[in-house]
Amino acid sequence: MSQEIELKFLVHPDVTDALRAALNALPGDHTTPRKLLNIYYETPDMLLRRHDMGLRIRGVDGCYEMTMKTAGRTVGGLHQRPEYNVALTEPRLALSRFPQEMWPEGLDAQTLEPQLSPLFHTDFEREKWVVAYGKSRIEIALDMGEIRGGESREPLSELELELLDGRVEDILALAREHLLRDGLRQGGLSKAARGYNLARGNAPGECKALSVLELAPKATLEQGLSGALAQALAHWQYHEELLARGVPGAQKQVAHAVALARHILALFGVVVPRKASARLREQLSQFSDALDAETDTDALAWRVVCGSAKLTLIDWLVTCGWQPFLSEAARSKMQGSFKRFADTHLSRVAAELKAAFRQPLAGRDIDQLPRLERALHCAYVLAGFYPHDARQPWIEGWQALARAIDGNLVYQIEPLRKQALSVAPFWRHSGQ
Ligand SMILES: O=P(O)(O)OP(=O)(O)OP(=O)(O)O
Repeated sequence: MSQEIELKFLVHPDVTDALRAALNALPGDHTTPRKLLNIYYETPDMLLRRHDMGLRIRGVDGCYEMTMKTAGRTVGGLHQRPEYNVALTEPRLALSRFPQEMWPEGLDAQTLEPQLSPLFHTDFEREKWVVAYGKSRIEIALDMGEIRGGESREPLSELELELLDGRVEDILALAREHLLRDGLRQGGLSKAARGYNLARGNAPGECKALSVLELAPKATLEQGLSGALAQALAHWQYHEELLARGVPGAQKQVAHAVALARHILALFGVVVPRKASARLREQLSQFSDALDAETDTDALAWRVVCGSAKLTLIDWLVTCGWQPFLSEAARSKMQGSFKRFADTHLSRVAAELKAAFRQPLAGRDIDQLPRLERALHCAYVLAGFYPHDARQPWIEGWQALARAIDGNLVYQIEPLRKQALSVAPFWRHSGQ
């Protein structure tokens, strides 16, 4: 078993040549393009997909390899997955050759193999560079070709940076310093995931609302910070794919994700010094301004201002960029209970809301929206320790008011304001 750590970008056709020139300028070994033919297999009831596994046979220059990628983790466009590779003499499945430990409960080679048939193909030319960067060796692949599933096909044009050995931060730095440009955007989906979508008819996903962060009861403050930022990033990445496909409402959700990330940094600012996140906050705010100003929103996902802010956030998250800035006292707070922090801060959020919405809103209701959205974002991060039914009336009350203000539903604002204020706190607080 090996662990694949890979950063993926989608490449706009307009920038392929410039990108290739940038890659050729890096010191390292270059391999001319080779044709890779890949067949992905699945059962009629999508058993592998349901286990978050992907099975393929790859043919290159008359040699064959069978690969299973198993469930992993994706942070933004950074994928980390265990994978199992077996060399084959012919393009025929031989699942029994995978190690026994690979199979999750309920799946085994003997019963699975007869149920499998090809579902989609990825055929592409791969041009490769291997570079030494920082303390790492990184393989960069430029893949140009297509994905075919059923009657459908779509072009494939990707840049992948894979860590051969070394540190994740070197991949991120290499991408940021030498490759990132207008026309590259991070890819949140593996080729297999795109193939499955294509085989299912390729309808774009639907926009989703931000949800409450759920963490283990014993989570530390640091786990709270990481979990919250990972959630913001996942929301951003998911809706960026939709934005690039022109799905209405996606831009608003990307804006929510970026605002959430900024609000998380402010919320944890009582422990993490501001200078630790100065660069990240600056980039998030530049992207947020670009989101507000841009009319061609589909193109925005391809702009460097987007990629750069997201890469900085991924970097900060995966390298725990706050740690070098923590005092001893802050370090020990970070290992303290997130639940206690959540209770204290829910009380603060509620007090702010009470102060801001104590009086009927006169005229410029919209001015209160950013404050209300910030409070809601904090509640999404902090409320997950309480059962859904306990927290929802409070959250939904303020959500309804936010919607009314946003939609300028003037006759609904006053009753909703009163309603939101009237809901009792659901968290443990000093007044209870
Ligand atoms: O060559 P790999 O293993 O990186 O696989 P791929 O065909 O590029 O697909 P993925 O999107 O899973 O990296």
